[in-house]
Amino acid sequence: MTTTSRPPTTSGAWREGDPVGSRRFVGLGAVELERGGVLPDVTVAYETWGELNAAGDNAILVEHALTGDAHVVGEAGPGHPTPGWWDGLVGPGSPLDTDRFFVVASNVLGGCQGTTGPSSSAPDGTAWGSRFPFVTVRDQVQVEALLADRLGIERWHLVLGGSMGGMRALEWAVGHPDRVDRAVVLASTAYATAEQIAWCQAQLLAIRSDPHFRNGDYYDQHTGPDAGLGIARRIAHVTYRSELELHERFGREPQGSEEPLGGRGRYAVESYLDHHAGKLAGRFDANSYLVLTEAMNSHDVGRGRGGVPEALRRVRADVLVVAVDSDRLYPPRLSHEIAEGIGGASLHTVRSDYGHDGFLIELDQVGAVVERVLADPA
Ligand SMILES: CC(=O)SCCNC(=O)CCNC(=O)[C@H](O)C(C)(C)COP(=O)(O)OP(=O)(O)OC[C@H]1O[C@@H](n2cnc3c(N)ncnc32)[C@H](O)[C@@H]1OP(=O)(O)O
Ligand SMILES: N[C@@H](CCO)C(=O)O
Repeated sequence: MTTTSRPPTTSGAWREGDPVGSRRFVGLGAVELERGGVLPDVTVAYETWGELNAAGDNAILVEHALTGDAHVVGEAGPGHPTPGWWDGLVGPGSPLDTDRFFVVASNVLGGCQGTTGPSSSAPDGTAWGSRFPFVTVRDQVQVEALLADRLGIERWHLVLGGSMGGMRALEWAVGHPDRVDRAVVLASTAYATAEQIAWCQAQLLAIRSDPHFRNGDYYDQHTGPDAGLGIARRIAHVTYRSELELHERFGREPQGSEEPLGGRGRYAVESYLDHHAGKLAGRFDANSYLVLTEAMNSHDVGRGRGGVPEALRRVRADVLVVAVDSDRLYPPRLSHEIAEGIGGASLHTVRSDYGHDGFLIELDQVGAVVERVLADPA
């Protein structure tokens, strides 16, 4: 059985603005795409915390990374709250203080957690699958701008995100300079590099080579391309961590009583990657993984704008660029390039042994820089 989630994006099971769990949904109508074509009936799933003030000037947009979603923090209250991916960062008295700010997070266009993506229903009532169009980071930001319009937010007090979320935060600052007062771009880049595209190629091929992929039209099948998605996650996950962390954590240890030396058993690090592969296949749609990966590959703030330096000169927001010192996927030089290209931008380096995932793990350091940015008048 495929584990692909089928969000209620066009099923009619939701009413605009009404919460479904912690999510709300908004229908944005047809959206024209940068590379051509129109996506009819785009739905966006989002969550909010805090209240928009009367002046409408306290809104903060949190941008998730590749496999994240709108669920930035778990629900408060009794029961078994579903954890969020940046728990501790949003709430009363937290760095993104909901006593002061209206915090918004939405699932990205092409995703699989409620916003229109390849697993959503096309107008003919069947899943888009292979027919889902190519979308870019700019398309994703355009959809977020439409969401902001619908929420009555003219300008963001702050837009922040890491990795793919940092791409969108930067694209907001470049593409909508009059709508962003501050931006924090973590562990990200102004353009996808050759090496990032190269790592992504292996991941795209892993999914497309899975016999259960069926050119992307697998939703009515018993089994989806979970194996291919798992291989993609294994490749990606190694790039998200550091060599030192993997060495110190796993070394050459076998997994439990398994015998990796000729007995077909696994090393502990292999078991760890198997675990992350299975976990992602259980919560993420392979087609969304492809669409979002290709969107990340499309990322280049300079495209059609006279190049990256020219594009960065458009930014009017106060920008803090945050590098993770051990990040080998988005190495600090890429953060330096952004900071140098934006007049007056600041640069901060997070100290972490974890590599790229440091922007998700080093919450104290990330929280401190966010507090610093919010303390500064724009
Ligand atoms: C609520 C949610 O699901 S969040 C959903 C949204 N997800 C996202 O936004 C993606 C962002 N998150 C991530 O990418 C990752 O979860 C991260 C970066 C936060 C994980 O970082 P860390 O906290 O360092 O987790 P780490 O990489 O150490 O993995 C821990 C897991 O590996 C497992 N593990 C550790 N060693 C081994 C081993 N030898 N064999 C098998 N499994 C192992 C642990 O049991 C643990 O399992 P669990 O997560 O199911 O409890
Ligand atoms: N671990 C993160 C890394 C991507 O930047 C994710 O899965 O979204």
